[in-house]
Amino acid sequence: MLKTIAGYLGMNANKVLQARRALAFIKPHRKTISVIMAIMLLFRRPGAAHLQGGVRQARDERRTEPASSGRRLDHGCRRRQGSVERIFQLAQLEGAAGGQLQAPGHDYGEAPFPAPFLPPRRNGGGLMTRLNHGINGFVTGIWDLAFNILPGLIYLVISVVVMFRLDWRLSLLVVFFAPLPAMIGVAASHEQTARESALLYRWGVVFARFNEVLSGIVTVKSFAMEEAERKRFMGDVAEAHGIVRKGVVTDTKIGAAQNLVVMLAKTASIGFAIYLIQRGETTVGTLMAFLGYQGGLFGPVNSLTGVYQTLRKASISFDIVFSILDAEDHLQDAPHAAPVENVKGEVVFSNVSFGYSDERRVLNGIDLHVEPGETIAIVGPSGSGKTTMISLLQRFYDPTAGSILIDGTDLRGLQQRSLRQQIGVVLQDALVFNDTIGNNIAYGRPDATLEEIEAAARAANAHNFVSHLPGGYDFVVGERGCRISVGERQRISIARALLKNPSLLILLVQDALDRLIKGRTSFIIAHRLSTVVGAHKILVLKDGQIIESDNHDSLMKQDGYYASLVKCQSRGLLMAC
Ligand SMILES: Nc1ncnc2c1ncn2[C@@H]1O[C@H](COP(=O)(O)OP(=O)(O)OP(=O)(O)O)[C@@H](O)[C@H]1O
Repeated sequence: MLKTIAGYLGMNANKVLQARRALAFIKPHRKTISVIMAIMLLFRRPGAAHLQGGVRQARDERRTEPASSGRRLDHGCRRRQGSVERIFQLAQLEGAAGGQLQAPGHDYGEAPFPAPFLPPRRNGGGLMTRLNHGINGFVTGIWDLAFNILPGLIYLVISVVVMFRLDWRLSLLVVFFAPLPAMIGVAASHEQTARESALLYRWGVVFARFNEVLSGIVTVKSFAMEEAERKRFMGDVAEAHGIVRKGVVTDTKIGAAQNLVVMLAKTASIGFAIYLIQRGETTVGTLMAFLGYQGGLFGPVNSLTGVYQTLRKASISFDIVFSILDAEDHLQDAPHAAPVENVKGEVVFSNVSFGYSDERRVLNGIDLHVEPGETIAIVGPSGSGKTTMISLLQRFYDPTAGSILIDGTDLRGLQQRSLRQQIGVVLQDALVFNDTIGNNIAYGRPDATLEEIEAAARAANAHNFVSHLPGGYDFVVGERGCRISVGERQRISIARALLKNPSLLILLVQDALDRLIKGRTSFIIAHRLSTVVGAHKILVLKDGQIIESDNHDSLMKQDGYYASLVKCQSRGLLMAC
């Protein structure tokens, strides 16, 4: 049935599939929706009863009252129905359908986020704009589908029946005009859909840049680029507004054409009615009543046309929402993936190769054996593949060739979520949320007690500064931790990693805390020599290959690339050489 309807609406197989997936979101709420639809129909019943009363009144009293009172009642019903719709829309449907899309526990929501320290493929601001718009359009589409089509059809039928009961000849004339506004609306919907798409793309671009500028405001200010960015933003917004303005003009023309048809229908029916009155075949009262109910025909026709247009726009939202959900879904757990428990910490890279695209390999034949509790430092020039190795270890990507094993099990046979629960990550640019220090430390373990949080903070040398802050662990750090220093942010992220008590540790920091790495298999990408010297093994990566691998003393004795790095900068940063 869906296919047949879709065929009439000019939708292809992909759109049908999307519609099916969209309907799956409202399926769990079908009972609530049915109840609300019944309530809405109930609210409108007085209007329908009034229609019949109006017919009698017109015939018996031959007065002009019903038209205006019909409009009054209809307005009252609309108001009541509007409030029911609104309450439901706000309280239920947005929360349900939108919430389902956003809920982390939902199938689609479980998709992994992109690797945190790899450049994301899409800018967050643009993505959020598209997603937000997509979900709104999605909910509006589902809303229209559920609540406007059926009532629209019912009131269309009622209006036609009432009009034919008033005068079948006048009705035939009006019915001739009735499809015209709908045809105009359908013809216009193609341009409206294209416009919606263009507008969405534009806003995506605007907010992607806006997001970048806001998060990099220090760089913008230090290069005195505020004015240039402001101009750029205003230019982009003006471009988007240009599309909106053009759209308003087009929509106004379309509305005017539809109104013209309604006016023509009215004029034609008045002319024809005057002719019939002169011949004594109808009355003035019938004509007045008829004109009132004529609106009851064109109203539903217009609203059904509106539904069609909304659905076409919603199909763009479906495109956006599903493309985002599907894009995030690329690394699924294998059907029989095992949970990761009691990790000892043995890590093996076996002939691992990887490339972000087919054209270029970033890692080539990496072999590595790490015993539980060992500390591995990875050094090498910028772009040599250090971060990529770490991303593969967290299974943000799968190797193109070879395999990575933890305690003898291939990562592809493990549940991703439980794998990441065993891995603690401390980044150079630590991410803290606009929340209390306590909540930030407990991020990976929301069930942690205050005592545990404090113990972790003490171990990370954070307790001292936290206790001097107003409110201590209840101090809110501001957006991206703007109310505390970079070093303090890093201490919080170290405390967070300690509280999680992971079996594997990944550190991308200047200094690795001995307390943190002790007894854990640790991977360090550090730019400071002092951090690297104590490692059990130092991997030297160059052009995606391990060219040297040993401890500091042995590598120095070999007098190879690592030794040249150290000599080049015995006191400074390794990567500067
Ligand atoms: N998401 C990505 N998509 C495409 N290419 C990428 C992506 N991330 C990294 N690369 C490329 O892969 C190569 C290795 O990058 P990687 O980040 O692993 O290097 P790195 O050794 O950690 O560098 P650095 O020390 O500068 O952080 C680089 O040439 C980089 O341009």
